[in-house]
Amino acid sequence: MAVIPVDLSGREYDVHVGRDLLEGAGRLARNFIRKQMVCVVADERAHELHGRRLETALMEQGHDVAWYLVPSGEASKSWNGLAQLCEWLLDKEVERGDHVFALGGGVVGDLTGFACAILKRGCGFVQLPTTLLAQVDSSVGGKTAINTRAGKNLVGAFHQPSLVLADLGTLATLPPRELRAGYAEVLKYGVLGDRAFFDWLSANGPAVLSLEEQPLEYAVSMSIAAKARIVAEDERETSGRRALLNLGHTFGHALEAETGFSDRLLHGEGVALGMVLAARYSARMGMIGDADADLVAQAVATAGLPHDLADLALDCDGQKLAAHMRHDKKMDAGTLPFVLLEAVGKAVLKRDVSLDDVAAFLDGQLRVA
Ligand SMILES: NC(=O)c1ccc[n+]([C@@H]2O[C@H](COP(=O)([O-])OP(=O)(O)OC[C@H]3O[C@@H](n4cnc5c(N)ncnc54)[C@H](O)[C@@H]3O)[C@@H](O)[C@H]2O)c1
Ligand SMILES: O=C(O)C(=O)C[C@@H](O)[C@H](O)[C@H](O)COP(=O)(O)O
Ligand SMILES: [Zn+2]
Repeated sequence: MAVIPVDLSGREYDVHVGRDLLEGAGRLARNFIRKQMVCVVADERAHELHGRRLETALMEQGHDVAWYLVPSGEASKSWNGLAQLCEWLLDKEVERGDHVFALGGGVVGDLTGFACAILKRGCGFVQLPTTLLAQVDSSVGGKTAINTRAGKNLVGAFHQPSLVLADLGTLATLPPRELRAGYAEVLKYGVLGDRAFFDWLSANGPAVLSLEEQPLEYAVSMSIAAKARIVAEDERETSGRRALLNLGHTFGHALEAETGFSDRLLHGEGVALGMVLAARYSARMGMIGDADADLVAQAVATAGLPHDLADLALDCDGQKLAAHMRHDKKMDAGTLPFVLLEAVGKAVLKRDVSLDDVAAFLDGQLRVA
């Protein structure tokens, strides 16, 4: 059991990591419940598997639960999904001082967080992440958003939760593919800023993916602590520090867009492949050697994650992927800074990258003739 503080003056909160936290939710979250009825927005599958535990815990503290179920999948992070959720929260008479609970993965967390950011110009929310990805990444740091026709997370807000309860027991029901996708974001923390953690994962990754108690808790806590540190330094991604958490995402989001935000490529899978591409592009720029890029690719491949762009068999060229990248939120006065590597364990933001060169690089990776 660990409690990791996110140290944001005026908006500080704790992230609890451990077992049976859903059973303890009524007690742990008592400061954030003011009424008899607690509104819980839940991923359909997370509700089916873990909803009863949460409901029992809240009922033990004398509360009733109003459930709002969100269909599983990235498509729920949409204008339509947002509108329906906001109307429901308004029907439930949620006030600014109330907290809405989000039970599920990053989709439900991002959607609920954004709805809470705009509902009556802002109400509170509590994150109850049930995927590895959501526990190590999306539930922490306050990025909330929906996807739009133009791309990933393009309408959203920074809105911090008041509490995060990452119950490791919920991960036992996660399909292996989703577990691996979440592991990509774990690996990201090592690649971007912590060579010792990267090396630890090289040795202990299989134990983490097998949900062995201690390695799992260590990996989740290390990831959250890394994210909490960066978020506390640069909450709104203005100094360039937080942008490092975007390692692999400029490539990854373009691939998610090109595959239609579908099951063909999960977010974590796009990040995994994106990290390999960022490493290979860093090597092309002479920032790291090919051996270091291979090391990143090998770590991704060993986890059973996609590591070769050609394997996706996309029907597009590098320019098409670069066109998706022009919607990236890091875009600054017409140029797109890229998160690249100076070493495995040291990411930097490079502002002098030519998108045409990236497109040519991607042609090579796609094996476009
Ligand atoms: N806000 C951020 O900082 C941030 C960070 C990383 C990713 N994200 C976003 O998070 C989303 C991806 O999140 P995700 O990977 O959690 O996906 P997800 O929310 O789609 O969940 C993945 C799948 O797991 C199922 N599921 C959830 N909990 C389960 C459980 N305990 N057992 C069995 N099945 C369960 C869901 O029904 C879904 O099918 C993307 O939209 C991504 O953009 C946001
Ligand atoms: O918290 C952050 O900052 C991140 O970049 C974490 C990412 O893993 C996450 O996918 C995030 O939503 C991407 O941010 P975006 O600003 O590129 O949408
Ligand atoms: Zn991500």
